[in-house]
Formats: sequence, C-alpha cells, structure tokens
Amino acid sequence: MPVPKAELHLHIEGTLEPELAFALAARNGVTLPYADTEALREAYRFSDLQSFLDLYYGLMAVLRTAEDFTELADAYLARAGEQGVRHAEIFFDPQAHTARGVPFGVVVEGLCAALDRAEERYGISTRLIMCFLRDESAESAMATLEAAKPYLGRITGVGLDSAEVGHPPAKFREVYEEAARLGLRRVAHAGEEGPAAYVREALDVLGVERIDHGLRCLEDPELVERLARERVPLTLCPLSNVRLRAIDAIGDHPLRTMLAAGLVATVNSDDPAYFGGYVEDNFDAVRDALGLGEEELRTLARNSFLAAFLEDDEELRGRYLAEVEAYGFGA
Ligand SMILES: Nc1ncnc2[nH]cnc12
Ligand SMILES: [Zn+2]
Repeated sequence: MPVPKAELHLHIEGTLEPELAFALAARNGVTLPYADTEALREAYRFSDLQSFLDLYYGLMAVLRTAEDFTELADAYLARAGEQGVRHAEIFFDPQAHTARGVPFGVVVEGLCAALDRAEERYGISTRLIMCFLRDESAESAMATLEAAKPYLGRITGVGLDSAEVGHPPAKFREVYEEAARLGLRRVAHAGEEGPAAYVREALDVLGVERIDHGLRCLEDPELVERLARERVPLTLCPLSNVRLRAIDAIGDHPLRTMLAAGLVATVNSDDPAYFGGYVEDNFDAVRDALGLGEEELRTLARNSFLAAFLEDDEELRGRYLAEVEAYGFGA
C-alpha cells in the first residue's frame, strides 16, 4: 500500500479520463472532435499551460448532469484510494460549467453525492474548493461567489486557476475579501508560469494560506525565506510541470532544493488524466528521478496532512499523521 497522503491540488475536471469522456459524450449526445480515445490521448501533447487549458475546457462539454459529476468524482476517489490518498481537497471550476448552461447547484450536488460516501466507500475524507477562472473578470468571479452562497455549507474554500500570466492575483482582491468575510479558506495558483511577484501578491493581497504550484518562488530568495518562515505550504505537481513545460524533465524538478530550503512542499497530481499519473505516480516519479529517500518521502506525506484544511477535525489529522509515522517504506 502506498504511503498515506492528502491530495491538496486536484482539479476534478482534470480527472476526466478519455474512456469516461466518450461514454458521457454518447450518453449526452455530444460529438467530440476526436475519432476515439486513442486519438484524444494523442492530442495530449502540450506546449504550455494555455495549450492544455484549451483542450481541458473543450472536453468539459460532455459534463452536463449531476450524475455526470458524481461519476467523475467517484472514478477519481476510487483511483485516489488505490494511491494511498486518505484526504482529498478537490478543486472545481464552476464558471467553466455555468458558462455552458450547467447550473452551479447541479455541479455541487453532483460532486457532493460522490463526496458524501467517500469515507465509507474509499476511506477518504474530502473538502471542496471552488476556483475562479483568473482569465475571466473579477465581476464574473464575484457573481460566482454569490451563486455559491446557498452551498457554502459544502464548500471549504476558494482558489484561483486558469491562464496565469497577465492575470495577477490583485485583480481578485475584493472577491477574496468577500470570501474571507464568508468564512472561506483561501488558496491560489501562483508562480506556475507567472513570476515570483504573483506569489507575493497572492499572500499580501489575497491573504492565501497555501500557494498552488509556487515553482517560480525560487527566483526570489527573500520570498523563499518568508514562505519557509511562515510555513506557507506549496502544492507542487511535478508531472504537470513537465507536461506543461514549466521544466524540461522530471530530473530538473526543484523539489529537493525546496525541501532543503525548509519549504512546506507537498506533491499532488493537478490534472492526472492529462498529465500521465495520479498522486502516487507523482511520488514515484520524483523519488526515482531525484533519488528521494524514506525521510524525504515521509516529510512530503506529513506535510500534506499538516497543510490540509482539517482544523475542524484535529483528531482526524492526528490519526492521519500517526499513520504516516507508522508507515513502513520499502515493505
Ligand atoms: N495546472 C493548472 N494551472 C492553472 N489552471 C488550471 N486548471 C486546471 N489545471 C490548471
Ligand atoms: Zn492546478
């Protein structure tokens, strides 16, 4: 059994495997511009974040009903369970669905039908984080936050994703202020393709508690020192970074440098259906390419639970942390 871990950077729409995409397309009468699953997989050669996003948003056309979202989440949770995930904080992109006429409530209710039975079926506790598309307007993000109000009992936090460069965090200052007033936790993608300054801005202007990716923080040593001192977790996604060409090869990933700098690094899968692996596959990839040892792997697993939004259930966090300490690597 893989090491117990929390997955903190996972877009549920990014778990849409080609087989499920075609099955949902048939069920919903949607025609996909690919002959079959093989042709679709062939298209997964990305040159940057935008080239991925174009395909990712396009394929979402097959997601129409609450049941579709339930199936999607169920398929992820089953895979995640096999990969040692004990706790999952799941992103979703409401605007990518409401823009196609799928109501906010359909998405949340569909996802929650799967999340509600995840503990019982897969032994996984869950949280839901709604992400704003940063290449859409702040007004659209605010309207999305408004649409979320009837469902706030089910939503733990807000995030910020999509095309990063040219859409700095400060664009969403008021939206994040309102989210904080509503008692929502705050995270944001920053420093994936964008500069270290965006990481700083996400902390200072949006008040985020974790940085998603944060890769480019390394270009600013003072910022690295601050992230380490304030113990701001980074949710890294190594296979994603290779596929989206943020780095040339997995062996170039700066994870080891980040751990040595005292950063609270975690390893996650981002969009596993598109990037060639789920979370344990990411652990395996960095272990093999960077030669990580038992203590580094245990630190990554421990960090994932320390960084999780489990303040409402510290007993559960404690149990997960005890599982990490008791885990026997190489068994
Ligand atoms: N890696 C990523 N970066 C930004 N937005 C995303 N949406 C889904 N995956 C993403
Ligand atoms: Zn992401």
